[in-house]
Amino acid sequence: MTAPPLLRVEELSVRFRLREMVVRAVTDVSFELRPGRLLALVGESGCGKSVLASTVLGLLPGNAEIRGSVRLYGNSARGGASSPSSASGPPDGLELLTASERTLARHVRGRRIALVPQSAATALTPVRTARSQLVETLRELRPDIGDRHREADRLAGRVGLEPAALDRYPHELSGGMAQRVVLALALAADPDVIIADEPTSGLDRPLVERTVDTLRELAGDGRAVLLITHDIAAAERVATDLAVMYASRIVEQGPASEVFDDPWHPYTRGLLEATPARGFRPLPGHPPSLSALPPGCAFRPRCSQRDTCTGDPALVPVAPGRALSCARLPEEGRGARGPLTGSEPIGERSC
Ligand SMILES: Nc1ncnc2c1ncn2[C@@H]1O[C@H](COP(=O)(O)OP(=O)(O)OP(=O)(O)O)[C@@H](O)[C@H]1O
Repeated sequence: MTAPPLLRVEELSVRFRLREMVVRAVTDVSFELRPGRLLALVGESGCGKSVLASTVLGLLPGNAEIRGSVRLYGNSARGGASSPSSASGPPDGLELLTASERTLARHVRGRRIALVPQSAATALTPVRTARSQLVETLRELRPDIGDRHREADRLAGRVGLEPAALDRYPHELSGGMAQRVVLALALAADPDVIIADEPTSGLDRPLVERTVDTLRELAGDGRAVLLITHDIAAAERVATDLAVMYASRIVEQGPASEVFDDPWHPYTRGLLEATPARGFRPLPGHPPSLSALPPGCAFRPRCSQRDTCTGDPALVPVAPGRALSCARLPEEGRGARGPLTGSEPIGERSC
């Protein structure tokens, strides 16, 4: 049986109004994060992945205009003091987009939803040891804990770090160790949802794999994880679900193994073919500026099917658990499924 979602994002759009332009950073994005699952959100630089994460956490600047819904639900699978349905907390199904800053700060950020930021090195305070930062975070988020040093050691162990490493200053930590400290900080309040925004940038392959494996384990503990990454191989290694973002929209979504085995959107195919494991063929062209998005499908100028395509890019379900934003739907999507290559027949979507 599928567990109910911890986070439900519906029809989310974000734009930034600047003096001379409007940047459409996120357009009509919908997805759910469920306990035990790791959703990887992949896409080229600048497509809106980080803005999406900041929106969920209520961290956007004042010039952002937001539409849609982001709701946070309790985790009946894990229970826990930080459940939003607990007597002192906000209601189950809390709408994060309209929640007050006080509610977000007291009940959500770091407590229910933790962020693992892009750069571990800059996330840590340089003049204090990792332990002192972890103990202070525990004091703030878990005042009930008596022996914070012991809890800090436990958290270090949970993320694969020798407790002795906590006594180092950030400049004495390797990139991988710093990343682990940041993960331990994210776990301090035992959050139900973890958003990891490019947590592996700058790490070598073994450390990338260790880091994403840890995230997968954390999902396995009954949390929901959103992994934002450029690293398709890392996503393929650990994701249970995949969302592919292009020019502010999710263009393909579904169970990770299905999308990796049989990508339907021409952009997804291009992204996968650009990986070393699948031929290393770079995707031609560049994404459009989010301040000058073309009408209709933003991928069209780069798409091999552009000469025969006329459709609009709304994301629609095309098979159980799978959704696609492409007016040219693979024949396989209508019923019988099979491997798709770029040259196979495609048909107009009927919706
Ligand atoms: N405060 C802001 N004001 C105006 N535009 C912004 C603001 N923040 C982000 N943007 C724009 O929103 C778009 C999406 O940015 P975002 O950082 O989400 O991309 P990304 O997919 O996470 O890229 P990367 O993978 O390189 O981090 C970019 O065009 C960016 O310049």
